[in-house]
Amino acid sequence: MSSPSPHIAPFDYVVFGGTGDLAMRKLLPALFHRELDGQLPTDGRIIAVARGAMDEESYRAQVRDALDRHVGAALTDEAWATFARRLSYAAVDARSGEGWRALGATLDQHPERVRVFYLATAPDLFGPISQRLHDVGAITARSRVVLEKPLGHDLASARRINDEVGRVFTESQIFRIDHYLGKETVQNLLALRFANALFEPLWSSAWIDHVQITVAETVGVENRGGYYDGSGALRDMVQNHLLQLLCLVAMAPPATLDRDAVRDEKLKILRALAPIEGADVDLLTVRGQYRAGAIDGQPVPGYLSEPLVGTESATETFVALKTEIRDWRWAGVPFYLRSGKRLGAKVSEIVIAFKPIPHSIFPAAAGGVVPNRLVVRLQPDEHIRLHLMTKEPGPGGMRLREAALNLSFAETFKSRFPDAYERLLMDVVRGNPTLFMRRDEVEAAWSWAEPILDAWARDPRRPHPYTAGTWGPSAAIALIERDGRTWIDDHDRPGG
Ligand SMILES: NC(=O)C1=CN([C@@H]2O[C@H](COP(=O)(O)OP(=O)(O)OC[C@H]3O[C@@H](n4cnc5c(N)ncnc54)[C@H](OP(=O)(O)O)[C@@H]3O)[C@@H](O)[C@H]2O)C=CC1
Ligand SMILES: O=C1O[C@H](COP(=O)(O)O)[C@@H](O)[C@H](O)[C@H]1O
Repeated sequence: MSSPSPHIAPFDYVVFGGTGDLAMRKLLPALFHRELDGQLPTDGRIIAVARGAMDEESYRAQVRDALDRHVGAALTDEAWATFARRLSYAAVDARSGEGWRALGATLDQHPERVRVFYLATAPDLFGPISQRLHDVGAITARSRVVLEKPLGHDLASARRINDEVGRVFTESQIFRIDHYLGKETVQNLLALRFANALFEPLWSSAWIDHVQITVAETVGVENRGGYYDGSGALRDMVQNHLLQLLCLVAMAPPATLDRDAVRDEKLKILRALAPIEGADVDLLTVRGQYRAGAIDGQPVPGYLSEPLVGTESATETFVALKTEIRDWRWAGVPFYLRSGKRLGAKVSEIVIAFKPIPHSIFPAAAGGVVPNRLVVRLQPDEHIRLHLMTKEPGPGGMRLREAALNLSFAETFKSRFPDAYERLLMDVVRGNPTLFMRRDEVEAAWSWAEPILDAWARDPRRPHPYTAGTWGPSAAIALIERDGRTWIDDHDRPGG
């Protein structure tokens, strides 16, 4: 085990949906890694909650199996023995009264501890679970509740859930998670922008031509077709993760790293986003749906053949759009966003494309001067690259070539990159909501996304088809090429 990280108070972590995919794939492995790092206090229990009847030993066996798959070699018998002692299981039905008294009694054993209620269930259970927790007297001053995304399906349902949860928890107790904010490289955006003097003077329409944000996945909808088919890429990825990335790129420098200083600045950006509505939806957005194709040389089925997906479904698995921020800093700078499943590579990248030089002193024979760009690779092969023009070495005149200053995180830091959930789960115990979304942010994001969703719902045309393993429909290329620009796929370049 490595050296302990900052102190974490004794806690009871109650995971509703503790047998589900998210708990097994992400939450329990994240807690286990914190165990390995010696960060969890001896007095820390993890209480999984779901409806199924199950004894503690069977639950532990399920978790062990999940850790085998998702943690790998780090799962030693010694570490597992320590972790397993923390685990218990409670059969509770969020909708009926079943199991609540027993859960309340378990929590009453340690009223002084920080209590985290992590709601890894469908969002329509957030209100009922909160109310039941209140009714059994489980909510103490040191309690917090974590709400998984999606927070609702639209603005009205998000407001309803926020109201329901807000009836029994104060806003400072509510942690709306967006796991992208816990990614190391996303937090690094804050360091890049606000711990370096270099970029801020250039960070505006005076020097930046446009911004691209790409979050591409090779996976399909896997076993989540039931959820995804009612959701689609705009709700699943853009309304939350991509807009949060856009906010971190575009926000003004907050005065401090304080919870509200950062969130206030993000909110200003969300509220300044140019609405996309009416005829603009057709002009500024593209939705796609994958057809059968190949990923890494292996054939994969089309979206309509995925389990739990309607055979006629018009749900989009790909979105590309162009938006703008209406403020002094960004007026006239397009932000191009795209995200999709079954694309050519798993890559999340932000490209800041700078303007061309105003005047070239170099002869045509030197070769063209390509505008600079700053590429922040969020995953995989995390890095920050600043692409610059340089002189090609050697005699025989001036020949210009593009080359990159490359800050590779793996090479620079040589340490394991913790998963986003590791940081966020500990921030909840610490009571630090800076990297979580405030109610007004979530609602502002829905207000912006809703007119697009409404227009698509009214549109009888189907999403553009694209072959799995490609980069989305050709209409997405046209969207940016109409402006005389092109998607910059840094990962396609040598060393990219
Ligand atoms: N999986 C993922 O990668 C991600 C998931 N999310 C979100 O997290 C949430 C959970 O997702 P996921 O784990 O995939 O879903 P699953 O369907 O795999 O798990 C749902 C969990 O909730 C429990 N549950 C369902 N109904 C009740 C009830 N009435 N009372 C108590 N427990 C109940 C289930 O157990 P049982 O049936 O035994 O009650 C199960 O443990 C969803 O909102 C999802 O959108 C967000 C980001 C990523
Ligand atoms: O929230 C979600 O994110 C994942 C992608 O997350 P990543 O950390 O692997 O980039 C996405 O697959 C899923 O559909 C969505 O709900």
